[in-house]
Amino acid sequence: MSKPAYKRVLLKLSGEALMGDDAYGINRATIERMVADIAEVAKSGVELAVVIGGGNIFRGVAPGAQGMDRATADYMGMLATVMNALALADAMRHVGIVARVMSAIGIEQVVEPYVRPKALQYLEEGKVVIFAAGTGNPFFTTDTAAALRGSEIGAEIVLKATKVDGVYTADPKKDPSATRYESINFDEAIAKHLQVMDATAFALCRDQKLPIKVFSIVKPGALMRVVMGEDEGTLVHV
Ligand SMILES: Nc1ncnc2c1ncn2[C@@H]1O[C@H](COP(=O)(O)OP(=O)(O)O)[C@@H](O)[C@H]1O
Ligand SMILES: O=c1ccn([C@@H]2O[C@H](COP(=O)(O)OP(=O)(O)O)[C@@H](O)[C@H]2O)c(=O)[nH]1
Repeated sequence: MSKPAYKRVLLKLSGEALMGDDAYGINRATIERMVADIAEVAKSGVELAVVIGGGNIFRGVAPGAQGMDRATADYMGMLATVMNALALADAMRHVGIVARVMSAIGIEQVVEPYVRPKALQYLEEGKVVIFAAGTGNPFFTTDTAAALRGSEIGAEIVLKATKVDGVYTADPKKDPSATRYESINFDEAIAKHLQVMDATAFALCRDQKLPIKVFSIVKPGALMRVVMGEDEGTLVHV
């Protein structure tokens, strides 16, 4: 059997993807399917850290947050990612994966705080580390948290699992004539305002020379193909 292309990766899981076809919240079948994909990767020996989003529960820029102080709404968004992280860790436990949740904001009775050396230790022990609460700061996104934690743990690549199967010339949900890039460099992605990730996340990855692979979370087997270095999704590179 061929070997994985990476030793350590940072997987960004969209919060919204956890909804499946539901209107909000966590869809059981969806989370189980995602965890089955993750289990395959974990068993291949790749060290895996996960940043989970929160858009399925709360988004700081959502209509429900209208009129709210932005920072307050963002803290609610970060707390939503903690709920998703707990659900994800629990679903992992069911299939025999040992996972540890680490939070960027202090809520010690619920999850342990993020401490970088501890996270590195868990990864070396073969545990999956789930980073919750984004960067711990309002006005940021979990994509930026993925870029930040990916850089901190020395991941070779950020794998962004999302609703679309790559980076397109325009938002494919709005423009059906948009075409997918096989690869694109950071400067071009930023200059063209491609919204698949926010500019802060792109810029941090660019400066750290940390490539990003954007691929579909709903396509069966896509995560494993990405990890094996096969042709899948879009590579964003320096
Ligand atoms: N140029 C683009 N290429 C691909 N997707 C894009 C592009 N511009 C906007 N998008 C949209 O970005 C979305 C992914 O970003 P985001 O909503 O932050 O997802 P996530 O919940 O995975 O973090 C896609 O569902 C897609 O509709
Ligand atoms: O470092 C962070 C990460 C997240 N958030 C808040 O948490 C919400 C959920 O995160 P995100 O939208 O990135 O999740 P996803 O798109 O993956 O579902 C965001 O809208 C923000 O309100 C934040 O304030 N700081």
